[in-house]
Amino acid sequence: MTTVIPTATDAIPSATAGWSLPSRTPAQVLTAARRIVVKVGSSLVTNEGRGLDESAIGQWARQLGVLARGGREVVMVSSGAIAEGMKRLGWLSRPKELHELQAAAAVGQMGLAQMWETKLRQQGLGSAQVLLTHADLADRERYLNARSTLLTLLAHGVVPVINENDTVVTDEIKFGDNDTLGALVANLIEADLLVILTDQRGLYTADPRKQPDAAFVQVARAGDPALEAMAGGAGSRVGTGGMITKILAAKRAAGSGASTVIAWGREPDVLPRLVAGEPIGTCLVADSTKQQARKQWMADHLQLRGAVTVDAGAVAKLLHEGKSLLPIGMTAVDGDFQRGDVIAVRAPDGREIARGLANYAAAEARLLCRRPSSEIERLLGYAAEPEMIHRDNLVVTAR
Ligand SMILES: Nc1ncnc2c1ncn2[C@@H]1O[C@H](COP(=O)(O)OP(=O)(O)O)[C@@H](O)[C@H]1O
Ligand SMILES: N[C@@H](CCC(=O)OP(=O)(O)O)C(=O)O
Repeated sequence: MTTVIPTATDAIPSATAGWSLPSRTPAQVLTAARRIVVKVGSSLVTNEGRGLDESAIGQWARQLGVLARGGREVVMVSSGAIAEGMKRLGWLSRPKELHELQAAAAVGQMGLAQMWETKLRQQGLGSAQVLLTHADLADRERYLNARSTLLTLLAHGVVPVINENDTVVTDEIKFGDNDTLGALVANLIEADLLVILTDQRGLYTADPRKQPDAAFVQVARAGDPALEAMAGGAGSRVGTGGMITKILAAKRAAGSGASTVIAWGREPDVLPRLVAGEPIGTCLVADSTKQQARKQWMADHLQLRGAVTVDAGAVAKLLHEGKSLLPIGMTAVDGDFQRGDVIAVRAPDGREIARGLANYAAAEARLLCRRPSSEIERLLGYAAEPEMIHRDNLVVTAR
């Protein structure tokens, strides 16, 4: 193993270095994390391109097992398909042509998925391969479908192992790096924490490969612009994004209330120690909580595509019990919205009480008014979800 852990200067106080401290401490954020996305980079997964690092993958799988048995939901975003594919194809340098990169990814992904499956199974964990493209998350309907699938896997105790669907993406739709993909997945499933495991201890005030005396950043506010100036590009032969994509991923994850830790992937027991509250690596704390972030997101969607009116019973369930909106409580549907659009929920007197993402289009919702969820399949010919708006996708706007 050639990874060098730089002996950079110890952490320096943020006040003197120009970045601000967050309102919550890393320990508070880490111990409260229930749903966690862990991203591990190509250089670690493939031992800097030498081939899948079986023992390292085994170690992370073991740690995921500890987290899962402790009641945490875990999602793995694993890079390494292209690096492993190159190794299997005997290519010594990274090809420039997109179709060659895609071919390498197709070859490498086989081994990557197989290795994760084997190692997670040894921990008694089921696993599922999920390959995503940007288009899957940009399209509202596919976004909701991807979300439902991932949440269903988590509900069944299965660990989704995610990578970009490299073989079908084109330049325009590429996430480009799995740090961004990790953040988008954190947004998608409203994770509490994104852990980015890499070949450095975390963020330094400059790339430690170039400036060995750079200082270590222990904690900062996710999205603080001062961080972007410190972060450089990839350091290893096989990594793609470098530190800048990790900093931007933390900013993006914070958009849905998830904090981010950037840590060395070979730190012993890094994951269990983190969730026990130990401040390992760089902790980039999100300013707002998940609920605040969701509210903000809904508030930003000023253009409501429609509305449903609900009866007094449903008003009480939404306002006082934090429940989902079921079709049986709906009395009328206005507008022409699609699945995934933000719609208003109105009380019988017409007052808006909540907003949320519709699971069914307006035409379907009209058929579902006052009907029990058990009839959805008979009425529509299929059933996406039993709720019209799931409580996770709903914010109360009036009390
Ligand atoms: N400010 C910085 N602090 C730490 N690492 C940095 C910084 N700027 C650039 N880097 C580089 O980013 C690299 C990690 O990113 P990358 O090579 O893409 O890894 P991964 O495969 O884990 O995503 C480090 O090896 C380091 O050389
Ligand atoms: N989807 C690509 C990963 C690209 C990538 O972001 O790599 P890295 O910067 O090492 O996380 C692969 O599996 O090779």
